[in-house]
Amino acid sequence: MNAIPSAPAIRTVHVPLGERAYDILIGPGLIARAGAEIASRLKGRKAAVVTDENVAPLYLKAVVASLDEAGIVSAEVVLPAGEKTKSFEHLMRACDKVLEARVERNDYVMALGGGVIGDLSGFAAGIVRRGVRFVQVPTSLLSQVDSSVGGKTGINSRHGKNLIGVFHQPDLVLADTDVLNSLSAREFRAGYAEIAKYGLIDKPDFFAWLEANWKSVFAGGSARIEAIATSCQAKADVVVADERENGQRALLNLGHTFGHALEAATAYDSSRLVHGEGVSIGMVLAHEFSARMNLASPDDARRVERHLKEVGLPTRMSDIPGDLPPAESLMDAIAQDKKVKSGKLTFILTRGIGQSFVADDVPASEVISFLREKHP
Ligand SMILES: NC(=O)c1ccc[n+]([C@@H]2O[C@H](COP(=O)([O-])OP(=O)(O)OC[C@H]3O[C@@H](n4cnc5c(N)ncnc54)[C@H](O)[C@@H]3O)[C@@H](O)[C@H]2O)c1
Ligand SMILES: O=C(O)C(=O)C[C@@H](O)[C@H](O)[C@H](O)COP(=O)(O)O
Ligand SMILES: [Zn+2]
Repeated sequence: MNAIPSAPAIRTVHVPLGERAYDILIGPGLIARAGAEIASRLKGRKAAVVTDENVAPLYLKAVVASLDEAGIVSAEVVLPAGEKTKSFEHLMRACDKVLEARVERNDYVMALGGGVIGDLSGFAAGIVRRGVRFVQVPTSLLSQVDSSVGGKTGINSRHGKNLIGVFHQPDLVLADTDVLNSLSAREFRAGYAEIAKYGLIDKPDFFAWLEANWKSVFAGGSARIEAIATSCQAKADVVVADERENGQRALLNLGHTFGHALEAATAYDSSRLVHGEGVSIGMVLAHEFSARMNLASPDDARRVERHLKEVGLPTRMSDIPGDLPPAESLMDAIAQDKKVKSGKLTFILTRGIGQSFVADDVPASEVISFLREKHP
């Protein structure tokens, strides 16, 4: 095995989950070092690299070369890009390829791509041979700050978003920040929505920092790496305290109950709405709904909307191109949310910027009236 070349400035966030503990490495040049990093930490010498049709021409060759150099044999699975790939059809394809490549339990599936590839291939890793090892190489901003961390994996169902899946933690996350240079401006903004989410959950100072420094985060360099590392640390802290979402992990769902309903309402059509955009609109709705319930000041909702709008994110249902189904259909999607308990709705609401909380038993009548007001 080759020695690991000298490391550039790499940030490490450790996720202390006992026997499922792992590191998140963040910084430039990690794709070229992927094989060496993996070989020095994991036993397996075989990998199935799952990626999508946009990412493959950009980074697959470099990843395979780096694995090869470290003595790791790899097979490639290239799936179509976009949310519609989170389906049984593509899950079966990925599982089949992993088995065909004779990936054993100590070998691993590698996700090279955004959250779609991460969620789908993590699910495949969780169920093939009842669990093989899993390495995340997230390539979108959203996947670097959120989906590659925490072990939620899955696919969508005709009944709703992420309704089929398992918890399966990665063994290593390699977030190469250089690859963000090829991401579209729209996808970069979508990932930024999940960064802002951490400030809105319980880090008001981080939200204020983002308001002041977002242009530097978008420009790249140290502010961007700082925002990614802060986000990963924030997510790791929540996941370690409640790995399987029995309580406070649900805070990471801020904006998602509305957002997921909107994604389902647009039939997961990326030309109309992508996940981070749904979260942006959902976070504004969650703040407005909290104000309507007299829990927070309407000024907070206005402040959230001002910032998300400033960076170029959609903040209103009317920002979504095309028609949306009526409020009653959105309610049907909300009723399928995984946080529903004994038929009662759970929402992440807020008392102000950075003061989110898990609200069980939110009256459906209030939600439907609110949705009718917002989407007459
Ligand atoms: N598991 C979790 O905890 C978690 C958290 C947040 C989101 N998610 C899921 O993640 C998905 C959204 O992830 P996403 O926003 O990364 O979407 P995505 O995977 O569809 O990636 C966005 C687009 O960017 C392209 N792309 C990715 N990296 C690129 C790069 N470096 N250069 C050029 N193009 C690149 C992709 O091909 C795709 O077209 C949703 O399905 C969402 O439900 C999961
Ligand atoms: O990791 C979590 O927990 C999250 O809620 C992170 C979210 O950003 C992510 O979109 C997640 O997939 C939503 O989870 P779900 O359980 O509502 O499907
Ligand atoms: Zn999300």
